[in-house]
Formats: sequence, structure tokens, C-alpha cells
Amino acid sequence: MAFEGSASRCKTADGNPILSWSNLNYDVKTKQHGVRRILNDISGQIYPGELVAIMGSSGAGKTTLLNVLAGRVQGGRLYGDIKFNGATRDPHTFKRMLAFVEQDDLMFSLLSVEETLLASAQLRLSDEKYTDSDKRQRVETVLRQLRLSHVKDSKIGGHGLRGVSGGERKRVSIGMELVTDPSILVLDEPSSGLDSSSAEMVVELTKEMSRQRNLCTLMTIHQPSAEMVAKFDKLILLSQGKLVYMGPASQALSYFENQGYPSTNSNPANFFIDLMTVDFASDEAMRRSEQRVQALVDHFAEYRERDSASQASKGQMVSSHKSFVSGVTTGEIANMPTSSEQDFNTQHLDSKSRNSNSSVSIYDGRSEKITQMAGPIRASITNDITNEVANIVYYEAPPMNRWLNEVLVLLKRDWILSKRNMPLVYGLIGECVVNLIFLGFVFFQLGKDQSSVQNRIGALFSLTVQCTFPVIIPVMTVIMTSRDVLLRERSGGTYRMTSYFFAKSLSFFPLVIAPYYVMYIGMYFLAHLQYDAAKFFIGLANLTAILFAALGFSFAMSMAVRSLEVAHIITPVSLGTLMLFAGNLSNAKAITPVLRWLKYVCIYYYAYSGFVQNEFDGLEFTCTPGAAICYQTGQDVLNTYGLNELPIWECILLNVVLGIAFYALAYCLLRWKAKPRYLWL
Ligand SMILES: Nc1ncnc2c1ncn2[C@@H]1O[C@H](COP(=O)(O)OP(=O)(O)OP(=O)(O)O)[C@@H](O)[C@H]1O
Repeated sequence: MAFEGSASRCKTADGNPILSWSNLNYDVKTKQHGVRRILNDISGQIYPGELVAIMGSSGAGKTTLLNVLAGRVQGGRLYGDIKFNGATRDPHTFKRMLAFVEQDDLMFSLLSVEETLLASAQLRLSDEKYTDSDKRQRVETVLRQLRLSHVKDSKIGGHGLRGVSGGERKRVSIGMELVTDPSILVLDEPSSGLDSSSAEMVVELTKEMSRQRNLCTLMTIHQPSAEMVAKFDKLILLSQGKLVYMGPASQALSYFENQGYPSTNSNPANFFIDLMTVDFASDEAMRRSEQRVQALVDHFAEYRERDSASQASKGQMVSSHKSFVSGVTTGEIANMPTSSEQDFNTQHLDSKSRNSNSSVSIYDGRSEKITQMAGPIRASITNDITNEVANIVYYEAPPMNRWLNEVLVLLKRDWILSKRNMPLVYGLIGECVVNLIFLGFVFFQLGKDQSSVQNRIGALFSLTVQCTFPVIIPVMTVIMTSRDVLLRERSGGTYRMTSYFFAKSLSFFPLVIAPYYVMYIGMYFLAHLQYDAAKFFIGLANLTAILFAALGFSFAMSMAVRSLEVAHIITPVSLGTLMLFAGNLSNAKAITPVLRWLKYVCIYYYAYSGFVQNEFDGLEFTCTPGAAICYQTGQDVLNTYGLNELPIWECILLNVVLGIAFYALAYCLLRWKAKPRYLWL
């Protein structure tokens, strides 16, 4: 099924807003001021196909309103009512119908643009509706529409890695959402950090997407240019958490003019912000600006009441499309006089941009296409986008894809990421080579005399310890640095958490196992451990078990601790403490009784005990004449160190069990502890 084939979606219920909210109030508790009201009695609605901007000065409450409407606000108290397509929202369905483009572009820096979009499409588009080639085709379409085809093989970049530009990265963020089938697209400050032409391009593209896919798009925006303001269908203007205006963008200037505030700025956005900002320059300026803002808020509340009353008296529903307060829908724009919008545009485009060949376009609501003022790029954007067919909105979340498919997509993505993570790959290989050289040659060709007892003990304990620190710390760092992406994907319901764990662990496993097997084999022959096929493979199994447990420990630690710095302190401290119970630094049978249980949750104890039993069992040593202590057999050594309490197979099995327990703990921590507690209406 092709992108265009989305016509099979259900049509929007005629006349209903896709999202409506009434009397929203949001309070937070602060140490200095006690309870503070951040949003004050905000009502409104938006319709499919609309592009809506939330504007206001810094601290006006734009992001808070956006988060409340997207169901992503945490902490504080939220009152009011929010309806999705006229009904109470179901969190699970809503989060999968909503595409949220965060201000920070949270993506994997090592993936290419195309790989990023493809993973999003493969994970989030239903397998029941789309074949793999449909998904690839959709990615191609979105790449073309968002003008990203020429950089599709470039890496996203970031963290010191050169990648695509800021504007391209933002478009990839948007593309990741647009490859799916959302009903509502929400963007938090999509223009932040972009130059004016990139910002304008982002707004224009989202506008066209909204039109063509009948998608309701809501964004916060900071000081847009006049050209950008002209592209919005509806404006929500906030000041100090209160509504100053909500209605068609094209009528905002005349609305304020009617109240005695004629525009004083060639950019309407600057004019609105100036009008709504409280001036803290002096007490007098503050008093006057606060009075002005309050008058604007009161006037709009009255206006809204009058408008509702007049709608009611005409026998129309309060939420009628043609209500000024409600704003207008795509279809209704066609019925509206365009003069006001054109006035708005022409009044506020400065002469430079009007006359130049720069990328400026005006939306002509009647014909629902962009009237090009200039620029071949704009023309091709428009052509690409208008090829789509839509006018449809989803109200039901698509079913989740099959677990195995999710795992395969994630596994492929994680494997690419692991492979490209050169510091991790080279770090693990380098560490194993260095260990092999030192362990192999410090304990070179061990004999059967008494000193070889101590050397064997040292070699096997070092091997055990080397399987933890150099694995756990880098793997934990990699997981923690990508945790933001995980949380973003999780909040969008992109995949199941079990799929994530399974795929992530499987992708790390070969990366860790391969160099460690080489180290073990090299050390086995250099140190001349007992040459016996069964012992060789039992040792290998024991090594695999501790590496599995170490990876589980990395996951548990990554989920338990929020800050990487803290994790880098806690991890060595906890591993160092656990080492005390391994049976080398203290006698396994003589640990203080109250702490003895700790050896049973100690991965070192099982691995070390397994290695030592495997090696010493069956060995006989020569005694130095006159020596005070002499171990005649390997069994004597095991008895002295107290390391033969559990059989080897049990040691291996228990490390596997501990590994599973760590994974289970990590899963629970992620599911319950790291789960964002969103307030929900
Ligand atoms: N959880 C919270 N605790 C305390 N204060 C909060 C909280 N959330 C928001 N605020 C305050 O509410 C006000 C509005 O915040 P918000 O982030 O919504 O503003 P904004 O309009 O998006 O500002 P900006 O454009 O600067 O990002 C700010 O003064 C902010 O400090």
C-alpha cells in the first residue's frame, strides 16, 4: 500500500473539532511563591487540516499548554476538560495518534537520515496495513517532500560527529513523525536554532502536510517572521498563562485594531508580543503593561462569550466551525473572504521580501494551494506534496506490530549502531588484547610447583574481574546516552519494552563475546591451563555466563540511575564491594555471617568458583622440601579457599539466573520507575 493509499482511513466526523479543551487551569507548587497558576482558564478547539501556532512572550505558558494538550505535562495540578474527537481521551490510543516533535532533536547520531526514517516507519506503521515495500516507499516520499533526498545517506550527527545541518535535522525529526499516520502533529519550537529560511521552510512544509493529510498541526513558535505568521490558520496568543486571542491568524490584526491597538510593527508577531509582554523596566511601566494585558484578556473573554451567545441564538452549536473563536477549518477557509488574509500578508511583508526572489509564499485559502511568490524550491515542494491524497483522519490507534517484527527491526538498528560505535568496538578489542598480553605473559606456562597455585588463583581471579568492569561501564554509558531516545520512543508507544531489551542485549552480545572468547583462548594456551577439551568448553561456558550477567548488570544500573556521572561513581563502588565476596579477597566460607548472603547475589563468586574448580580439579602439585605449607592436590586448594561449595554447572546456571534477574529488574525499573507520570484529562 502506497503513501497515497492512506485514503482507506476513516473520514473525520463532519464539523467536530479533533481536539477541544475547556477551562484548563494548571497549578504548580514553587518554594518561593507557593502555588502558582501557570495556565488560567484556557479554552479552545482545533480542527483537522489546521495549522495552529501558540505564541506569547517567554514564560507565557506556550510549552505548558502544548504539553497539556499533548498529554505530556508532569507534576502540579491540572483541571479542566480535554476531548479528542468529542470524547474523553484514552491515553494509550491518544499517544499513538499524536506525533510529537520535541524541541531537541533526539535521534541516533550514527544512523543515516534514511535509516532513521525507515526504522520509524517499520516500527510504527502497522504490518497489517503496510508491506515492507510500502513503508520504504513512504520513506522515499517523505524524504522527497521534506527535501531530504540529497542527504538521505548522511549521518544525523551530533556529539562531535559532523552530520546534517540543523534545519535538515529538524526536518528529519518531523519526517520521523510524518512517516506514520498521526491525526495530530505537535511541534515544540520547531524553528528554534534555525535560520529564517530553514524555519520558514519547516513551517511551510508542515502547513502543506496538514492540508494534504488533513492533519491538525499545533506548534509553539517564538517570534516568527511576517511570512511565517501568514502561513498559520489560527493563532493562540498567551500572556502570563491567559488567553489574549484565539482565532484566525488573518483576523488577529483587525481584532486588536478594533480594540484600539493598531499595528505598530511590520512583523505582526513582534506587534503581538509587544502588546502582550509585561514591561519590567520600571514600576510604572509594569503597572501600565499589566493593566493592558488584563484588559486584553478580559476583552477576549467577553468577546468569546458574545460569540458563543450569538452562535447559540442562531441555533448553531457553540463549537460550530464558523465561530470566530473556534477558528476555521480547511474547507471553510475556502468560504471565507480572502481579502483580510491577503491584506494581512501584503501589509506585513516588507518590500524587500516581496520584491526579492527569496522564499516567500502566501497561502490562498480558496484554491488550497500555495501561490508562489518566488523560488523554484518552493514550487517543487508544493508539487511533491499536492500529489498526495488525504482528507482523512484516524481516530483509532493502529494495532501494535508483531513482537518478533519489532525485535528484528530494533535488532537491525541496534546492530548498526553498535557496529558504528567505534570507541566501543575498538575499546573492547583493545582491552582484550592488552589483557591477553598481560595475563598471558605474567602467568606464562604455569607449572605444577607451589608458586603455580598462587599464579593460577591470580590468573583466574583477574580473568573474572576483567569480564565485568570493562564491559559494564562502557555498555552502561552507551545505554544511558541513548536513554532520551528510548524515552521519546516509549512515550509515543513505538514498541514494547520487552522488544527493546531483547534487541538491545542481543546486539551487544556478539560485540562483547567475540573479543572475550579470543582473550580466553589466548590465555588458556599462554598460561597453559589444564589441556582438556571438556575443561576448555566448561571454562568458555562459565565466561559466557558471567558476560551475560555483566550485561544484565549494565542494563539494571542504566535504568536505576538517572545521571551518567552518578552511575560512573556507583558502578565501580558496587562492583568493588561485590568483589569482596568472590572468594579470593576473603575466604568464601569465613565471611561475617550477617554479610555471607551477599556472595549468593555476587556474579564474581559464581564465575570465580566455576573457573577455580574447573582448573584445580584433577591437578597435583609438587611440594618444596621444608616448606611450611604445601598443597598436594587441587582439591586441597579448593578446600582451603572454600570454593567448592557449589558444583560448576550450578555456578554457571546461577550466573545466568542472576543475569536474567538483572534484566527483569531493569525492565521493571524502566516500566515503573522511569515511566513519566503524565497528568491526564
Ligand atoms: N513544573 C513547573 N514548576 C515551576 N514553574 C513552572 C513549571 N512549569 C512551568 N513553569 C513556569 O511557568 C511559566 C511558563 O512556562 P513555559 O515553559 O510554558 O513558558 P513558555 O511560554 O514556553 O516560555 P519560553 O518561550 O521561554 O520557552 C514559566 O514561568 C515557567 O517557569
